[in-house]
Amino acid sequence: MSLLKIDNLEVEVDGKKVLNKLNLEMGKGETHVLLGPNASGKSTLLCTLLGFSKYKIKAGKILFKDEDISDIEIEERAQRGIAAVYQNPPAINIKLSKLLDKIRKKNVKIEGIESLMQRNVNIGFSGGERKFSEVIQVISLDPDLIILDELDAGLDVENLERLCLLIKEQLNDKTILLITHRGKALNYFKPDYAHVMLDGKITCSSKDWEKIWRLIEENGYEKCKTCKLSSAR
Ligand SMILES: Nc1ncnc2c1ncn2[C@@H]1O[C@H](COP(=O)(O)OP(=O)(O)OP(=O)(O)O)[C@@H](O)[C@H]1O
Repeated sequence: MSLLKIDNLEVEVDGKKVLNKLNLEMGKGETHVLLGPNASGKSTLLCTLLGFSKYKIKAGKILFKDEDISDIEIEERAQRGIAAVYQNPPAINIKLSKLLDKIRKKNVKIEGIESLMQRNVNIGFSGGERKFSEVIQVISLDPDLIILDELDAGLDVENLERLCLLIKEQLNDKTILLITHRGKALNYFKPDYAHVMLDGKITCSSKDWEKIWRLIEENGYEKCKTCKLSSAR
């Protein structure tokens, strides 16, 4: 059963068409990775799924749990179970511990970040601290679909491993869309499907994420335009 189904989605941002006839289907409990060059539209897809008003759906639809959420407000989408770890999360004038008290549906404790709990969210946090703060919020929200936007950016090797293992342990049964430019996180997540996005649409999807990643590392994204690896679900 699919949790998320995106059909022929076309999205404009400030008058510019960024997503163009994009299709994506994610089954419940699956992990998918979205790969693609800079400016291909990955973050635009994330913002569209979350429901930011600037991202205007011009055609197509987004089905979540079999319901069309294309016209639903951002807060309602979060209520229905969509959450994200952002690449550049905003600073918020509230202590992390207080924020967790407000949103908590599920208890989670991460060793070694106790001092962060007493600080205002993302104010003066290091890149790594920000990621841990974001992930603890997402786990606390207990969503069904989690989008991890460049989870690995700004994390050292040990903290990337710590964070990936924490997500695997706490969000094991969830549906995860991982957006990344690096291979390291893929080894921890071992996605069920890999997708390549070029010019606002998904041009290649395969279960063989290792092969897709190897081809991208060897040839860059140019080769993806003519690659025959793609297989329909
Ligand atoms: N508000 C905006 N106005 C005009 N163009 C925009 C706007 N927001 C995004 N774009 C354009 O949409 C395209 C896709 O941007 P997006 O951030 O989604 O790419 P991305 O794949 O996430 O890139 P990266 O890997 O560099 O993070 C880019 O060309 C970007 O300049």
